[in-house]
Amino acid sequence: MSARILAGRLVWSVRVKRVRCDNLRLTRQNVHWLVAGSVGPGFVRCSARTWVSFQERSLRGLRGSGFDTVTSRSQRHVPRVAPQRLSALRPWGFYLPRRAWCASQVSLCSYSTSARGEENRDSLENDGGTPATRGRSPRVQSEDLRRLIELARPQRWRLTAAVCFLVVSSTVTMSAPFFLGKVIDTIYMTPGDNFKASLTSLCTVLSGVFLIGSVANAIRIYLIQTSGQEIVRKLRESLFSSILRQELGFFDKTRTGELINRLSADTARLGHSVTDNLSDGLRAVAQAMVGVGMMFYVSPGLATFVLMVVPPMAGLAVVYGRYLRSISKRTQDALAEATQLAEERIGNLRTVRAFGKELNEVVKYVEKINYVFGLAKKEAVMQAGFYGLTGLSGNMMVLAVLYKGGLLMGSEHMTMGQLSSFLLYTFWVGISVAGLTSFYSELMKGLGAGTRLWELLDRKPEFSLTEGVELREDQLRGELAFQDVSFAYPTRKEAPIFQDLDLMVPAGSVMAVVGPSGSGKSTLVSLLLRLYDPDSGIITIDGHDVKDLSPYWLRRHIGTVSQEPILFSCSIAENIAYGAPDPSLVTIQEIHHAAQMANAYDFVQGFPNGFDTVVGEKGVLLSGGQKQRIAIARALLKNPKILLLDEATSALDTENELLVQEALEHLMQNRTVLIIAHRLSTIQSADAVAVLHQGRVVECGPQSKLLANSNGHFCRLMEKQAFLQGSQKLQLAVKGNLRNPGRPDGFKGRFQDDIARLRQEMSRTRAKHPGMWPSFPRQNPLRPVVSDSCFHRRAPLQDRGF
Ligand SMILES: Nc1ncnc2c1ncn2[C@@H]1O[C@H](COP(=O)(O)OP(=O)(O)OP(=O)(O)O)[C@@H](O)[C@H]1O
Repeated sequence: MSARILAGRLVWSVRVKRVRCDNLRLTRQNVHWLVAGSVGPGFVRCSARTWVSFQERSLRGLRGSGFDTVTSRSQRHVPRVAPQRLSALRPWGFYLPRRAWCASQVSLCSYSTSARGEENRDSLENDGGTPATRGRSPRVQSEDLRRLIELARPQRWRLTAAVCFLVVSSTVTMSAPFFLGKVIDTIYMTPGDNFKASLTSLCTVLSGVFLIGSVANAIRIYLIQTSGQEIVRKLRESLFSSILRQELGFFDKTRTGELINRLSADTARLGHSVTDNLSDGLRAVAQAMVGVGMMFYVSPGLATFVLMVVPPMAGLAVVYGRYLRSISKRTQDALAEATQLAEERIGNLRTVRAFGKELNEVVKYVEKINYVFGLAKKEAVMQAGFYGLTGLSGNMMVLAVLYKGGLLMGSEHMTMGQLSSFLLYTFWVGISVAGLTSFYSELMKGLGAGTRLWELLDRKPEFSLTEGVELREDQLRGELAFQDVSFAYPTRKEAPIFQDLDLMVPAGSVMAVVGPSGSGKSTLVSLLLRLYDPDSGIITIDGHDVKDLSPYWLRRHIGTVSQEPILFSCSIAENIAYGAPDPSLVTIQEIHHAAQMANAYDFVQGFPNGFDTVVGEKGVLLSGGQKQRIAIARALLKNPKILLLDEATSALDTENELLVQEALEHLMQNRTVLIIAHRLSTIQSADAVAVLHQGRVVECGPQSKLLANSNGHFCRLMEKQAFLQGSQKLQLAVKGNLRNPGRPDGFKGRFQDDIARLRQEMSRTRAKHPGMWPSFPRQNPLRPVVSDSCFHRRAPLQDRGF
């Protein structure tokens, strides 16, 4: 096939088939695949690996890479089944539609190692620093410029109309000096009889023309402003959606304040760059060109003399613009850091206040804004120098016009009106050149802000939220299994949480997970919800790898109540309804019912606004226990097949805990429940208990069986807990006793028996597990309990019967 035909097919692939190569690097390899893909229809036999990788990876990569047209058709050929079962299902081998296969190769080539999405993933995750952008030269990059223009594409008709009105208003503006010159010449040169009539008609025509010019200008401004706002709206929408689609690991590394800054300030700056600024820039270009043309028309000699100053000024503007772009990016980054700090500290003001750290926080914030100020000062120095120079050159130009023009008038080569016109054109050209430099600097600022926005917009989440298998409701039984799962958080890869963890939760059973603090109990919940993916091993629901299931579907069928439930700043009713797939369809009766089941109904009704009470930011206007009960009601309303309770009743008092426990037990029927538990009372209702220790499940089975093994982890854990609870009770008893010293029965108050019993119990436990104590934070667990605050202010212990 000749090179021309190949090239033609390549263009056909890329253009006619609407295969946009936005993010694609046209390496020789990619071109090869593209050309091969355009050879014709048919299927290509491929290895199972390619087939699976096409299914798992390329579709994700392709979706963003612009090959949607090709893949959406070919996707139908790819049944979504677990990779392990592929060979059995496809004994005839693996085939892919030729174009899809070639496109997948292109995608893999361009996305596997050097993909922009992954590059961005890496770069964005480096705190504030983006290797991709940090090393970037501040020179205008055509790619960024192209994207900036691409941003304005949807508004092209509005902007075109705006440009038309711009042409009208600029024509009027630029014709003004010429006609004003004519007016002056009419005043000076027209003989007395015709003078008034000529002047009146000229001024009337000019007024009409000026009116048209100003109307055109008003319409231009309206069109530009609305287009700008629309672009900013779209940009914010895409950015917000891109941020929300990112996996949780991204948020572990990226700071909220920074994202908010991108969403508000950077988008506004970028929008401004492509609308108001572009319009002003176009007007400046048009006016400068017309002005220069008119200057040559009026007096070519004078124009050549005056315009000699323009090339050096243009060079200066370019240098200035480049500097501005780089400093603008640094300022935006620094500002984002300051916003992040302010946002976090204001959001956690109670903690700041409780520790009395207001002044420290102010100092930290001042440090950040001082840095911003330092950058702004540098910018101001450059700006002052640049505008000083442009001002000087403008004035010198006017002076040169007057000087040279005066000489030309003296030698009668120029009339008064011509010199006036020329002078006005010089002013206009000066203003336009200043406008052009400002346009250039604003454009550079926009590009600086854009660099980070493109990174965020381009960043591909590790997995899509909607792609994947959705089981039918009646297919879902709720059997959970962790098989050889190893996992470390992306931010702490060196500290594995799980190593070859195995856990099986039969459908419809209640499994309690216990273990020391930090052993990874809550992490199990995160993995099940697919907030993170395990590094190796698989997690299945009814035998389906959660990676094959649609995360959106998965989370719809799992209800969670976490340790620290977060409520949104809206009414209690809205917070409860949030659990339902479509909150707008939830009736008030359903909300009330859920609240009753979660034992929240009474306290909510006690509020003056009942279920319409607004809970404040993160539910700050409610107590911990109240928040938790609202969160339980929210989970109840979701009515999920799988329930994950992360110490869900931890913030409730004993009475409420019993009531909620009862409600939960009722709810737990016919569901699979995983309870992350810390206390004996929480796991009473569990069918089985799994004990986590050093990244593995070391024991699993019914409570009675685990308790039978007195040297087992569970038994030791429970005894430890009982011991600690005992010591707590002992502390309370001792305090109680001390508060009743004046009782008629003397010091042997009503708590004395309790104290003796508890001390005996604790001694027994201690004797039984002598090896257990070194693992306690303090050698003698009794010390912190009974020695500190209670007694120091009073008589020695032995005087009190100890
Ligand atoms: N997002 C995260 N990034 C990095 N490390 C994390 C993250 N979340 C938790 N960890 C770490 O993972 C380990 C397990 O945490 P996890 O919250 O699962 O423990 P836990 O058993 O539920 O603890 P507790 O009983 O105290 O709630 C801890 O060492 C914790 O510091």
